[in-house]
Amino acid sequence: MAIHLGANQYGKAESRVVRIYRDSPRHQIRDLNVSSALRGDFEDAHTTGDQADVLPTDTQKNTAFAFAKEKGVGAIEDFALTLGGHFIDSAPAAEGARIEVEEYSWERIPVDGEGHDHSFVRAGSGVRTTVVNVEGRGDERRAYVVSGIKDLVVLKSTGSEFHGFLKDRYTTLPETNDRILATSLVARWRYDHAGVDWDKSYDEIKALLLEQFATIHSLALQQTLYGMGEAVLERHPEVAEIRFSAPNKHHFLVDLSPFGLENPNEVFIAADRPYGLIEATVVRDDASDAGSAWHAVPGFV
Ligand SMILES: O=c1[nH]c(=O)c2[nH]c(=O)[nH]c2[nH]1
Repeated sequence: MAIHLGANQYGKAESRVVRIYRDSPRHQIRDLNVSSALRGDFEDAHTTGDQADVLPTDTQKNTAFAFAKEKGVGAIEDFALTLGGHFIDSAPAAEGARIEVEEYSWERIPVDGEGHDHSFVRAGSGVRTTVVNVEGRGDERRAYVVSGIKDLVVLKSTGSEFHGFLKDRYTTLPETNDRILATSLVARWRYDHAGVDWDKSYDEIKALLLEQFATIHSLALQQTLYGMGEAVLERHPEVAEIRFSAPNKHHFLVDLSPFGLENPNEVFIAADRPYGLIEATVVRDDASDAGSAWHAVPGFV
């Protein structure tokens, strides 16, 4: 029986790197979740057990913490690009490095109208993400950056309709021209090139996604997502494509008639399961080649 090793990668997942900048009494905090994975010619590690080419996952983890001290944490995209390049240079058998970073943001706790110097409260509106793939050495080096946001929980209490859909003998869903629309959005956008002002781009895209969710009169979550993506591509030439994964967090009107009460869209039950799952990509016709940008990014069409 002929058997061979198929696709593989290895690394350290979810190192929780917390960096405090304490050069003055007014501290700053960066709170990251860093995952690294190397791919390349690691055949022997699997088939014979020879680990000569393997840069241990423990070393990969140590490097993330050491770089947080030595180089500091700038934009998560730059941190990931630096780590990825370093791993390829350190492990000759590596052909590609995939670095994923999530950032949890903290706000200063207000005390007497001022943000406190060293006490923070976790900010609740989404987790910033990046997935960076670095390949090749020297002049052959290429890097792909896919950044985004996840756990961005949004709801609109009107301005959402759903009707005109296909019906068959199993259809019971009533048509509606006024419903709650809610989701916990995951959006990931692929940058066309490096050298972007990552923080500015992230802040603007996040604000734009929220503004579009608020102002698009929704005929379906699909149409809302497409409109949000279109707005990002129109206003951000640095973005080649954007992908969404959005659970439709259903809110069902409660029947209060047994209690002699009317319920004109005022009391709902928030169902957690099942949920519709709407996924879509919005892409420029002339988008650059995606290369390995989406390598091992789960949960997207
Ligand atoms: O926005 C929606 N899109 C759907 O495809 C769908 N299907 C469904 O039952 N409700 C909804 N809502």
